[in-house]
Amino acid sequence: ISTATTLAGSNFDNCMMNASGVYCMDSDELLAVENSKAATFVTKSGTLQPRKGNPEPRYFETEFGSINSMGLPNNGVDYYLDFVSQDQINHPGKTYFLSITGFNLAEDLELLQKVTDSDFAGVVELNLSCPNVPGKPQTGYDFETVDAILKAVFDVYHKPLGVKLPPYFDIIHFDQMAEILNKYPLSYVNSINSIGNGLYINDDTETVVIKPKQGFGGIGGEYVKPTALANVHAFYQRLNKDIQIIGTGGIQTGKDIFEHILCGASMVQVGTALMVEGPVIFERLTAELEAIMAEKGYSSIEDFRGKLNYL
Ligand SMILES: CC(C)(C)CCc1c(C(=O)O)[nH]c(=O)[nH]c1=O
Repeated sequence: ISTATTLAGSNFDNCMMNASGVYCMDSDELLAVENSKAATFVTKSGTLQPRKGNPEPRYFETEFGSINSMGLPNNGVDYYLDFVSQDQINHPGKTYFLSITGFNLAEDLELLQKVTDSDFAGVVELNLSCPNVPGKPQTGYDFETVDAILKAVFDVYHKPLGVKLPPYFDIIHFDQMAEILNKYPLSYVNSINSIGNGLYINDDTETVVIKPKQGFGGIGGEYVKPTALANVHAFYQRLNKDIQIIGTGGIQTGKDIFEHILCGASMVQVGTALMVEGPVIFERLTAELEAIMAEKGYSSIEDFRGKLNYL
């Protein structure tokens, strides 16, 4: 039995990794994921300059998941490029993911130029949940802007690149986004980012639990699995088959990974549960997924990937 996968032209000896933003802020965290059973890692979304992010508390775990308004704290793209370029030397042939996010198109292109000028030989993940011009929704919900960004990006960048997408909730939005995404030579789409602007309340103190944005924040964990699975499958149904899918959202067990793969995912990313359990989680997840595959008589994830049945 193998949980190996191929994504963005690279082979991975299993199909699981961290989600950007979790266990990927600095070299200690990235090395912890590197030295775990995860197949690879993705960095925290790097920006042109380092960022402190929002005031704390900015992350909170609840019974069914998490809420965060981190505000994009990160060490800057140069830090992550230096780290991964060195890591590639220590692990020749291994493929890593670098997440980036600009605050406008010019910044996205400047970030990609830095990647081009570096020794980075992995896969770029462009975070489209990034903020947009004031008065407009996040980029991932501004379809014309997504189209313009991808056109400009693929005019200048010709190495493996995927996009991290926010969740969509309307079938027409799946149709409209897929129509745009299918125009471009994307290696993959990664669905989903956190469900934006949720609110969690401490009933005893009658207070929100995070400081930024009057307590509003992105929701992750068990709360989001149905939405994550729907987004993975909706894009699997609609995208050219050469655009693969990374499934992110609500993964706590091997069963959750099995469901993401059944919906069409070629790789999965773990966020909230990784934050809770630490990188050792990848040992449990691997064992659980392999047990399910053995029980069902599958020897590889391609035996069941995308093969969700309808009634
Ligand atoms: C929400 C943004 C700050 C615009 C992007 C970074 C990000 C954050 C964050 O750094 O607050 N949290 C998430 O759950 N997803 C993200 O993509």
